[in-house]
Amino acid sequence: MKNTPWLVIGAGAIGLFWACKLEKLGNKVHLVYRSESPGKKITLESLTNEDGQQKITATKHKIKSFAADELSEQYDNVLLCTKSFDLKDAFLKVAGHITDDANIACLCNGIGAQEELQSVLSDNQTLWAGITSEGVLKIEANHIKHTGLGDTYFGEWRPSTPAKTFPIDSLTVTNIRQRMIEKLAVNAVINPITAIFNIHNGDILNDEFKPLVSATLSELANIFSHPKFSYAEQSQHLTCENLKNRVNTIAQLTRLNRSSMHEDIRLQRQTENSFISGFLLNNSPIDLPIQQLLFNGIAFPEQREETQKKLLSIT
Ligand SMILES: NC(=O)C1=CN([C@@H]2O[C@H](COP(=O)(O)OP(=O)(O)OC[C@H]3O[C@@H](n4cnc5c(N)ncnc54)[C@H](OP(=O)(O)O)[C@@H]3O)[C@@H](O)[C@H]2O)C=CC1
Ligand SMILES: CC(C)(CO)C(=O)C(=O)O
Repeated sequence: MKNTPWLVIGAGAIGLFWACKLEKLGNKVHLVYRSESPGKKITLESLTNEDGQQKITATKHKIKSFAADELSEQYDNVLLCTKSFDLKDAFLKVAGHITDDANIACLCNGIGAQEELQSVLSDNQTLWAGITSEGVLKIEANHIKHTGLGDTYFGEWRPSTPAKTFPIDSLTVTNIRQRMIEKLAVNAVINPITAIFNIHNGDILNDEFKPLVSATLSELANIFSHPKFSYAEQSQHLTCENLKNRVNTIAQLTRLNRSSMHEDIRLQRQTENSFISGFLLNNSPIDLPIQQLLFNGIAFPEQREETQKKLLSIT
């Protein structure tokens, strides 16, 4: 592989964070923005864990930013950091600048956009699906804050033999689909409930929401154990108890945060609903009345009040 710069696409919270991180790892990085240029220097307020104490340090990173039509080089390593609904189009805007054997990685929530992206790649390009539990907030066009320490993993979307290694070796996993379905399960509970009821993540643990959360988890456990579910091989371990532990832990750890879907609804932005609840509804071999209500509560704002009542009447 040639030593060309990494191309990071999307100057949102995660894109800026990864542009800085890749630069810190010693790589040359070019960043593609859509509406607002972050300029030449990005400030990263990072969170580190030293001797059990979390510390914040601000660093400045020189990164070259481009609009897609300003690119002139060819790239071997690409990291797409858009929301799932923008993924394929964002790639297509720069596709002419990506080499025929490039590593193309993406880091978006939900499932479905990865296959859309795979469908426009050439046979020798490798798609690396990624997930991250880092928390990052964009404060200004050129300023981000690391709000939660987490992990990031990449795995081949279509596993090859012998298995390939991601350009950053330590981030490679062989079971990315399992990790993605685990993350999707958490997002399918916390995101729509917090967005529909306008509450912080920790509030879903309150007594008022216990019957709803419990019914949502049990419906999810039914899909995940169903032999005809398209991810059955990767989801058998997600029993009701296992899901409850995962959701409770994340809700507790992020109790004062707003979920990304809650924030999208609050700011009247497009949500990733179709790639979270929508993915489950489209791929489930059984009816999912609760997930359908959650999907509708997000997709149809005019039904939200009615949906809230229905969801709270679940026993
Ligand atoms: N932030 C976080 O802490 C976490 C985020 N995630 C996931 O990571 C993904 C990215 O999240 P986040 O960074 O917060 O989202 P943002 O909305 O902050 O950033 C997405 C960026 O992608 C840009 N974009 C969209 N289309 C294009 C395009 N064609 N060319 C160039 N840029 C484009 C958008 O540009 P524009 O400014 O024009 O809209 C926007 O700046 C999401 O799927 C999210 O769910 C996962 C875990 C944590
Ligand atoms: C884990 C969680 C729920 C944290 O807010 C998240 O991934 C999101 O908001 O999309």
